[in-house]
Amino acid sequence: MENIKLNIEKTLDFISKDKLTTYESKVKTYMDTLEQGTGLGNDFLGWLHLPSSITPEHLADLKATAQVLRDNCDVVVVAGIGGSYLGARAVIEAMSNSFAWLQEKKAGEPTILFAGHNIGEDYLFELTSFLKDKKFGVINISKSGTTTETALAFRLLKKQCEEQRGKEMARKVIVAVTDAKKGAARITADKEGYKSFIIPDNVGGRFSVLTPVGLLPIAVAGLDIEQLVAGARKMEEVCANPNMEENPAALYAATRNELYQNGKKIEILVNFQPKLHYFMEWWKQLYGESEGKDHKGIYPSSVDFSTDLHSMGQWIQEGERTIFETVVSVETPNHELHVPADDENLDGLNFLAGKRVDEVNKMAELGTQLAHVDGGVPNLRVSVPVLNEYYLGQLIYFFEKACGISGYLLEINPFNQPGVEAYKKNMFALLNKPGYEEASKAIRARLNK
Ligand SMILES: O=P(O)(O)OC[C@H]1O[C@H](O)[C@H](O)[C@@H](O)[C@@H]1O
Repeated sequence: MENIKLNIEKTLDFISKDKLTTYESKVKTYMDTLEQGTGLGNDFLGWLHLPSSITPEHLADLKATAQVLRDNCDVVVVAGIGGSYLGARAVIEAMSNSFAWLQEKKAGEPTILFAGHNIGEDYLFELTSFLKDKKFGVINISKSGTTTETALAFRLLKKQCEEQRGKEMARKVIVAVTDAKKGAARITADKEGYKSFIIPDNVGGRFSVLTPVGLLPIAVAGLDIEQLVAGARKMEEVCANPNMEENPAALYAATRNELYQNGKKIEILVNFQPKLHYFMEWWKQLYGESEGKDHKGIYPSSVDFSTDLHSMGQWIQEGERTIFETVVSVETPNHELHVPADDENLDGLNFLAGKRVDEVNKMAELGTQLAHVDGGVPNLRVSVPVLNEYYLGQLIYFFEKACGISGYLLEINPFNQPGVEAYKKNMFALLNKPGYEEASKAIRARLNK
C-alpha cells in the first residue's frame, strides 16, 4: 500500500540542496535524542511510540464506550479545548459529509457537537437551547482537568443532562477523559461514577489525538479508529528511518528549518479540500505551541484553497517574501462528479465538459504552485493518496514526529507551553479567583493608573 509522500523540489530554488544535506547528521542526532529521551521536555515523549503500543483491548474498550453513547444519544457534545479538542475535530470533519448537519439523522448515529473551546455566551446559550429536547451525552476532555473554558461548558452541560435525562442515565452518557489522579474533572468523574479514560502523563495535549482524547470522540462519530492507529503505526515505522531522504518527517523538519534560516518566518499550511480545515487548525496548535518560544519559531498559519486564493492570494503572491507554503494534497477524492456539457454554453465552461471536478481543482493547485514559486514562495507538497482514517493517521504521526525533530533543530523545548499561562493569570486575577488576591490587586492598580 502507498504512503503519504513529501516533495520538497519546489523549495530548491530558495535553499541549497548541499546545505540541506548538512542537516542529515543533526537530524539523526535529534532522532536519537527523542528515542533515548535525553533532550529537553523528555518527560513528554509518550507520543513517540504511542501508535505501536496501543493494544487491541484498549481499542475494544474505547469502541464499547463509544457504542454506549451511540446507542443512547442523538447528540454527543465533546467538551475540550486546544489539544483536548482539535485532533478529534480534525479527523471527524475530514471524514464527515460536509452537509451531515442538514441530513436526517439515523438512529445510532449521533451528531457530534463541540463545546468548551470558547467562552462565547451566545454560543453556549444557543448550544444549550438546541439541546433542550435532545437525548444528549457529553465527553468531558481535559488533561489538567481545570481548564476554565471546558470546565464552564461542562458545568452547564452536566446540569442540563442530569435534569433532562435523570441522574442514572446521565451517569451512563457522560464520559470523562482526563488525568489518572489530579484535576477537577477526575474528582467529578470518580465521585459521579462516570466511565473514564486516562490521558497518559507523558503525552502533552497537542500530541494526544491518538489517546482517548481523540480516539473516543472519533469512535463515537462512527469512524474506524483501528485504521487511524494503523496509519499512524505505519508512519512510526517510516519516520524511524535514519536516512533523511527516505524519512519524510526528518526531511520536512530539515527543510522548514533551512527555509527559516533563510528568512522564511511564516509557514502556510494549504489545503484544496475544505474538509481539511480543522486538520490545519490541529497542525497550527502542534507547531505553534511547540516552536513559538525564546522569541523564535516559524509562525504557523493556514489557508483553504481555492477559497482563500480569492482573499489571501494577493498577499501570498506579492506581499512580503517571508513565507513558504506546505500543501496537503489529496490525490483522489472519495466521490466522482463530472462537469456537464451545456448546449448554450452561456458560462463559457464547455471546455471543461466531461472533466472531473477534481481535475479542475488539481489544475488550480498546479497553477497556484507555479505562480507562487515564481512569486518567491517556496512550496512543499505532502501528497495523500485518499482521505480516509488510515492516511489521516499517517499525516498525524508524520507531523508529530517532524515537530519533535524540528523543535530540537530550533534548540527549544518543543514539549512545553509556558507562554500560555500569561493570559490565564491575568484573567483569574481580573475575575478574583481564590488564590489570586495579590495578582488581583496588582492588575487593578495597573488598570486604574
Ligand atoms: O487538556 P487541558 O488541560 O484542558 O488543556 C487544554 C489546552 O489548554 C492549554 O492552555 C494548553 O496551552 C494546551 O496545550 C492544552 O491543550
